[in-house]
Amino acid sequence: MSQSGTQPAPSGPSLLHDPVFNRGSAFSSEDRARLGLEGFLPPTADTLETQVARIHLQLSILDNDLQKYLLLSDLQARNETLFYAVLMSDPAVFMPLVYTPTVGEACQKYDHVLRATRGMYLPITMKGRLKEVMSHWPQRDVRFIVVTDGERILGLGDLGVNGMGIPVGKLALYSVCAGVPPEMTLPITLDVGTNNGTLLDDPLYLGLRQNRVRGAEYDAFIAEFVAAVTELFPLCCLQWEDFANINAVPILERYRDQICTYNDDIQGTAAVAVAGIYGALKLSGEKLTDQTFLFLGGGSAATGIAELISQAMVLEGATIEEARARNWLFDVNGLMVNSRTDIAGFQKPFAHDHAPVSSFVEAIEAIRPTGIVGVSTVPKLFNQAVIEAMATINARPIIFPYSNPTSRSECTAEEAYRWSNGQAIFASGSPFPPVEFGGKRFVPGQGNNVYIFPAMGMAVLATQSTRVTEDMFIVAAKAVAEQVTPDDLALGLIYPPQRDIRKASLHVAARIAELIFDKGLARVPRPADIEAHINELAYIPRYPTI
Ligand SMILES: NC(=O)C1=CN([C@@H]2O[C@H](COP(=O)(O)OP(=O)(O)OC[C@H]3O[C@@H](n4cnc5c(N)ncnc54)[C@H](OP(=O)(O)O)[C@@H]3O)[C@@H](O)[C@H]2O)C=CC1
Ligand SMILES: CC(=O)C(=O)O
Ligand SMILES: [Mg+2]
Repeated sequence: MSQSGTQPAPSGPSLLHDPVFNRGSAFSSEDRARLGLEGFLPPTADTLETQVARIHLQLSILDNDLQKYLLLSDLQARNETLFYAVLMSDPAVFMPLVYTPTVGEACQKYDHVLRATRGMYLPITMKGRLKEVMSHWPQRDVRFIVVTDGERILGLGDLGVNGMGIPVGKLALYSVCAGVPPEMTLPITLDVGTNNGTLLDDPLYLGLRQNRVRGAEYDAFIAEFVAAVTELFPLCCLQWEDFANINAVPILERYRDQICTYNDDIQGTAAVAVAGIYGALKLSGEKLTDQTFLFLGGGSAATGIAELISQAMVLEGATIEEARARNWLFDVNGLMVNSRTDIAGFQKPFAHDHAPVSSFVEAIEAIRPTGIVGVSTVPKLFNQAVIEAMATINARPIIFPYSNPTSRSECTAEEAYRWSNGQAIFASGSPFPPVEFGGKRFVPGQGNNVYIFPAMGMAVLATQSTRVTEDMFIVAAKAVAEQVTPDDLALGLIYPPQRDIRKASLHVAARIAELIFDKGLARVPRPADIEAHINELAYIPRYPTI
């Protein structure tokens, strides 16, 4: 068990195997004498800073990112304080290792590279016993659960229980980016089987060896899980992550008005996209209500973004019908037009009257969007013809290939800048390095819900909010965008720089918290200074007193 925050600290050498209390070489000589550790450690006592420098060195001699991921994962299992100190020493360097893109490769190989386990695995074979099993978790005050059933892990598809890397990585970023105390977080994977034949045939696969359970039995399992969470952890916010849209959409609809919950792929992604659009409009000088968006993909992320853009347009004077009419979806079967018979209920608001169009470039020529958003899971579909078409129609085309990980990105930053002759306003789901083009340096932004979910978490923690509402995501989007400086914009950067993500997230958290208090959703009194209150709550990696 790797998270033991409510347990009394062990003593003697077993302390060195408790990730919460372990300080490794940083135990002072006095503490070593007091705690029965003399003789178990090399004689010189380190500082946390020296330990961080040692991990930097260890990482620098590894030549591939999966190895670095594993080193950091082992560190998290051994010494949590040092793990967070390392990640927070340079978030821009470490986020791509514990999160997208590397976490994608780690999930694909999770059963092969497994070391210490983390979080809870709840197979459907435990149906009827979920509360009892979850009550074994040692922490009583769990405030955030990120839960997946592994069916749509990034753009990599059904990875079964191997998807656990996602809840683990997202929750680490709650702490790194917005200071949510790690002991309040719990990653969970629900195992309802997998339809991934390669995994089912792999002797090393660790999940249930059966196809996915669907329908009433699945829904009952989810209902039992939600009931267990609310009974065991009454202040917990439940974040649904990387479910396939057939489950993600109805689960959110079922629970959003009942408990404190949200779906990051639908709502968090929507907020980061709207933030990016606000940033882009600062560059182009245009109005939101004059924009038209064409999405490649018509799933959870596309419909979530399209709806929040529509809500944001309504705030600027459009009717909801006018706003939705400016958001178009294009999926495997072409442009979503009303005459199609395969359109799901959640896609209907964005299916419009138009003749069928089967090529994306032709759809661009017909719709004349000001921005395209790639949430298709398919790499390279923003090809040269697509980018050139956008650059012909728009002086500053918005190009957002949002699919993760990098191997699924609809285009690279370099391609977008080159094919648009430097006109593109670009952001991608996974990070790309700066690009030199036409004598200019462009710094691509990362349009990723990591700018939203940690901040949402801190806002909920600071207020004990009863709900997560749609307007909280609009406020979050504005709070991200308002931090983009003229210097950032001059580089083409439409999100706050990642090196400053903690500062940015705490600001976003304060803005969301204000709204929570204004709307009467908080369960704690309103502090005089919300930003200061949030800063006081924010976790800082320091060795706990023993
Ligand atoms: N940047 C960020 O912060 C985030 C990025 N994402 C990324 O977005 C992607 C999609 O996620 P999500 O919406 O939840 O997944 P979904 O599975 O719900 O949606 C994918 C959509 O893409 C469509 N699609 C598949 N192949 C093609 C194709 N060749 N051409 C056009 N459309 C296609 C699918 O159609 P059909 O269903 O008919 O197959 C479906 O509508 C993932 O890669 C994910 O990593 C998601 C959340 C956050
Ligand atoms: C970022 C994210 O949530 C996804 O790609 O699914
Ligand atoms: Mg996700």
